[in-house]
Amino acid sequence: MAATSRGTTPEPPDVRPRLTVLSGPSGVGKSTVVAHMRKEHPEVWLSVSATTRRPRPGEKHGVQYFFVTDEEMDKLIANGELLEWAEFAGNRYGTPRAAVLERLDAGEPVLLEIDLQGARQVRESMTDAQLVFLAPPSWEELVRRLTGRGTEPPEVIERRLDAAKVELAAEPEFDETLVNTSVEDVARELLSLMDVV
Ligand SMILES: Nc1nc2c(ncn2[C@@H]2O[C@H](COP(=O)(O)OP(=O)(O)O)[C@@H](O)[C@H]2O)c(=O)[nH]1
Ligand SMILES: Nc1ncnc2c1ncn2[C@@H]1O[C@H](COP(=O)(O)OP(=O)(O)O)[C@@H](O)[C@H]1O
Repeated sequence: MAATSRGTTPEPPDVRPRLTVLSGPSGVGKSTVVAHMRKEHPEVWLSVSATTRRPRPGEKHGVQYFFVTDEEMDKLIANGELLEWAEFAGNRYGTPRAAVLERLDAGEPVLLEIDLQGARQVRESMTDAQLVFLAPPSWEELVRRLTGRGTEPPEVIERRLDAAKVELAAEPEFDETLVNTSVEDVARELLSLMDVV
């Protein structure tokens, strides 16, 4: 059902989009899939997380992430400004709460691209959220993608592959699994799960 333009009429609850969470091991292709999806469907609102990780070449503050200091992250956490947060491979990452709630209230499809620990926290705090796991076609292909991306030194890749083993084992906790063989196919399936197409 399409939303009406009558500003004073509240939307019936069954058309309010569910929050969707996309998780999966580092290097599986989450950013690639999301970028592809949003090129054709910019109406999907992607939360921009805060992180203490350093920007990669080409990453911009406020676009891929809000790049913050340890002290700034401490404050965000202490002030309850994050919907969820986690430490991943030596850095902290968190979802600013207010923007997510605003967009959901406005009836927009909202996507979080976050790690397993964050997905578990969202499951606790927003019980109607839909949790989607992005899986690699094989372990070898995951290693190939993470190494081939060329953005991390070998010791960081090792940490991320250790985390990947834990994340792959948690796949049954998710509502849906999509295997990232084809970016186009996965992007379409994700749009369909989000009721965008
Ligand atoms: N819990 C949580 N995880 C996040 C958040 N933002 C990003 N992540 C996750 O942190 C992990 C590392 O992200 P990043 O350093 O950008 O590396 P990449 O995902 O491998 O490109 C990934 O699993 C992201 O999904 C967040 O706000 N909260
Ligand atoms: N379906 C796919 N087939 C082949 N390579 C892919 C596919 N999806 C992503 N990649 C490549 O894998 C690497 C990691 O993708 P990325 O989107 O950065 O992963 P993530 O955000 O999950 O860490 C990138 O070099 C990307 O171009």
